[in-house]
Amino acid sequence: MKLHELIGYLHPFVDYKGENPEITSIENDNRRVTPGSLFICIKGYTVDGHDFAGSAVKNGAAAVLAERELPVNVPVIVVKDTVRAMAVLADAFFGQPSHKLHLVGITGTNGKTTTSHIIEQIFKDADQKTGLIGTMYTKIGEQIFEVKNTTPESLTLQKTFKKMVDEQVDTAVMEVSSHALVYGRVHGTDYNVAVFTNLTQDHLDYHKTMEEYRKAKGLLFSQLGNAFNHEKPKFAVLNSDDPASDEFAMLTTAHILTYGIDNHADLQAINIAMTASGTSFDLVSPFGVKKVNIQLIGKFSIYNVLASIGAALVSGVPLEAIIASVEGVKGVSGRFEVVDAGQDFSVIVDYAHTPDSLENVLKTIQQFAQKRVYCVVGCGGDRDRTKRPLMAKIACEYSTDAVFTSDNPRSEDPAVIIKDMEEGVKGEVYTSIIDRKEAIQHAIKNAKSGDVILIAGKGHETYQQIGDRTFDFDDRIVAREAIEER
Ligand SMILES: CC(=O)N[C@H]1[C@@H](OP(=O)(O)OP(=O)(O)OC[C@H]2O[C@@H](n3ccc(=O)[nH]c3=O)[C@H](O)[C@@H]2O)O[C@H](CO)[C@@H](O)[C@@H]1O[C@H](C)C(=O)N[C@@H](C)C(=O)N[C@H](CCC(=O)O)C(=O)O
Ligand SMILES: Nc1ncnc2c1ncn2[C@@H]1O[C@H](COP(=O)(O)OP(=O)(O)OP(=O)(O)O)[C@@H](O)[C@H]1O
Ligand SMILES: N[C@H](CCC[C@H](N)C(=O)O)C(=O)O
Ligand SMILES: [Mg+2]
Repeated sequence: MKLHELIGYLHPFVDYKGENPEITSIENDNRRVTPGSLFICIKGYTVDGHDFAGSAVKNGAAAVLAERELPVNVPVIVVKDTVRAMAVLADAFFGQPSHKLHLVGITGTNGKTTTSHIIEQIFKDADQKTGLIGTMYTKIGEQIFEVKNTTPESLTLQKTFKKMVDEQVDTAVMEVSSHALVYGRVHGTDYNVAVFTNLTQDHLDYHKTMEEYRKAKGLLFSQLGNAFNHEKPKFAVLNSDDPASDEFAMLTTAHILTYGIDNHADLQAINIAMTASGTSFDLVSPFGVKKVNIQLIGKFSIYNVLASIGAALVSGVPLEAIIASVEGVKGVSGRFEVVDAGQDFSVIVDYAHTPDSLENVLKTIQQFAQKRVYCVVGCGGDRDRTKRPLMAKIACEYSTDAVFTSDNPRSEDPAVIIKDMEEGVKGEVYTSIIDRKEAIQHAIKNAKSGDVILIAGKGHETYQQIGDRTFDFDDRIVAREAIEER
């Protein structure tokens, strides 16, 4: 695409009439620039991309998009906000790929990864080629690509959509983090369905208040657009048991489908029966009442399944087929994953890293635990500090043996993180062991027949970040080895 055509997509007041080279790619990292690239300078949290413009030009950049004039010998187009402009250009350069996919976006504090995988399974079973973007990876069909963020920045995102279109993906499902919504990473993305899981405390280091956090999540719904697109109708799938849903309903002109357990909803689970190996419920739906037997446990799992049923239903998948698919779902890696090495006690690895998710998981365990419940848990460094005492309190309240340890301490002192946790449990009995491996070994050494050990916080993660180093660490492997050593 020629530079003039590309710039034509920007704000009409951006006045550029200079050279008109062919733009072969758009990059915001000088190290990825190749001859003919347009280099976009982004002021980041760590460094300022404007400082890399010279190097980008050396690598062959044909033009630079920046927030100020720069001393380089290729055209520099100046805009007020390069992050915003990047979303517009990425969408245009890759041919508006999100419009060519059936796209489901999921936001909420907990359950996004789980729900996205259940939805992916439903569409796969409906013989569609699927794409998935989220915390664990990006997936196109069965191909897996590593990711850094749950929701990538606009350039990577649109490039990924384009790849999905090229590979004939029918439906793509993606997690939309609150950070992404605030940073405009999904600006211009044309969703067909926006799903809300729930809103509870997390990320207050970034959003400061729950109100700001709620507003961030609401952006997914307000950005569903105001036009009634009768050929490609838009849908919001909302949790009727979460008070934030009323506000999100107001923010969108899309058709709304609600799901819930406690409050009346279009899709409501009633007569719930839970065992240690699964859950059954009656699904009240616009198409009558249907019996559903899932292999997942916990009330939170029912919410994830209901949200998934909703997203698939408004996408045109028949209800009977949807139910057959969700009944086949075995679970998602690192979410309530059982480690079974033949031991006579249960070990569960789960990604609960927020107060609400920890409480849900421990309450679920309480429903079938007959003896002691160990809870090995830590809190991530460089993240919301205010959730630390709350998570510690929940660990003590809903388990018999709380073991506080490190999660990913990142740049923080692990001992200080544990101190922050301990602030929430003054006068209670707990054990603190900084080394996560030792903490897991401690629980496993002490467990007796019939006990349950929950290892929370890192789920599918295969690493531990301490300082600026990343070590191999997988709760499931560490637990298995400790069991075998017993
Ligand atoms: C705070 C934050 O969101 N940071 C994101 C941001 O990084 P940054 O601002 O530090 O970027 P930077 O390193 O300063 O670079 C600025 C610019 O210079 C460029 N650069 C940089 C170095 C260089 O040598 N050359 C160069 O050109 C970079 O490409 C970039 O364009 O831009 C990066 C690239 O898009 C992101 O990967 C990074 O996410 C970091 C890893 C992060 O931890 N983000 C968290 C807070 C986050 O976004 N989490 C959410 C939610 C998680 C959940 O609850 O599920 C998520 O969606 O992941
Ligand atoms: N609907 C839910 N409500 C509350 N807690 C949930 C729900 N679903 C899952 N959880 C708990 O939250 C943990 C994380 O789930 P999941 O990875 O699906 O969430 P996420 O929203 O993708 O998280 P992240 O923001 O870190 O990517 C699970 O391991 C489980 O403990
Ligand atoms: N997406 C979440 C994941 C947290 C996982 C936990 N293991 C941690 O490192 O804090 C975050 O970045 O806050
Ligand atoms: Mg996730």
